[in-house]
Amino acid sequence: MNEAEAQAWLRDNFEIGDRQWQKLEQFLEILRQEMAHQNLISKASAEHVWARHVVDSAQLLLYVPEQISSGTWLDLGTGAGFPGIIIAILGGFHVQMVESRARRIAFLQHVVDAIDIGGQATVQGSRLEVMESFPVDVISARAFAPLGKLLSLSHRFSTEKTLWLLPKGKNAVRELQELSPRRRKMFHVEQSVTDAEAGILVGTG
Ligand SMILES: C[S@@+](CC[C@H](N)C(=O)[O-])C[C@H]1O[C@@H](n2cnc3c(N)ncnc32)[C@H](O)[C@@H]1O
Repeated sequence: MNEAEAQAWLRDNFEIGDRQWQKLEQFLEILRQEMAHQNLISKASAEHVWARHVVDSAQLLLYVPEQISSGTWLDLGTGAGFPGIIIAILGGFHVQMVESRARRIAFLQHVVDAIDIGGQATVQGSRLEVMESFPVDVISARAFAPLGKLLSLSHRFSTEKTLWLLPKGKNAVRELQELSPRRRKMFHVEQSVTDAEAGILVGTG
């Protein structure tokens, strides 16, 4: 998928208003500028940011059932803003973005303020381990931690209805197989639209 195809894919799959599109572009411009000061995404992927990061994040919304499409979403290790910022712009959720590194926290807060998404997104600037538990509708984590560790750290935010959306790249199936049978049966694997070899673990519980 090239950059033009990525933008076309977004327009085909979501109803994106002018204001939302503007926010996406503003966010990417702030990200590009910040890349001079901190290493937020790889230099190679920066040239394909719509395909490698925006579509890769936005596709998670395709797995959200209608009935929870305006709930609370916890994004673990949001880093450069993926998927948290994209979900906040395109989805109807309130997104809590957890990030522990000070410069990334400042970057995320600047993005939230600059593109005016404070009503849809909050930056939780701390380690996940020290956050108080609260129940959420959706948990996402992209390049955050190996699956077993990820679940151990975050299951206290889940209920039996929580939807898990975990882009796991080429390791999706292997990481799933390493889970205990009880946890394994929570998930199935969906193919990523940005990379046929990459999997997204979609689960409930
Ligand atoms: C590899 S980056 C991925 C960033 C983003 N999700 C993406 O896909 O581009 C992982 C991020 O998780 C953050 N992180 C790692 N462990 C954390 C923890 N225990 N609590 C909060 N944030 C954490 C790191 O600071 C880093 O920004």
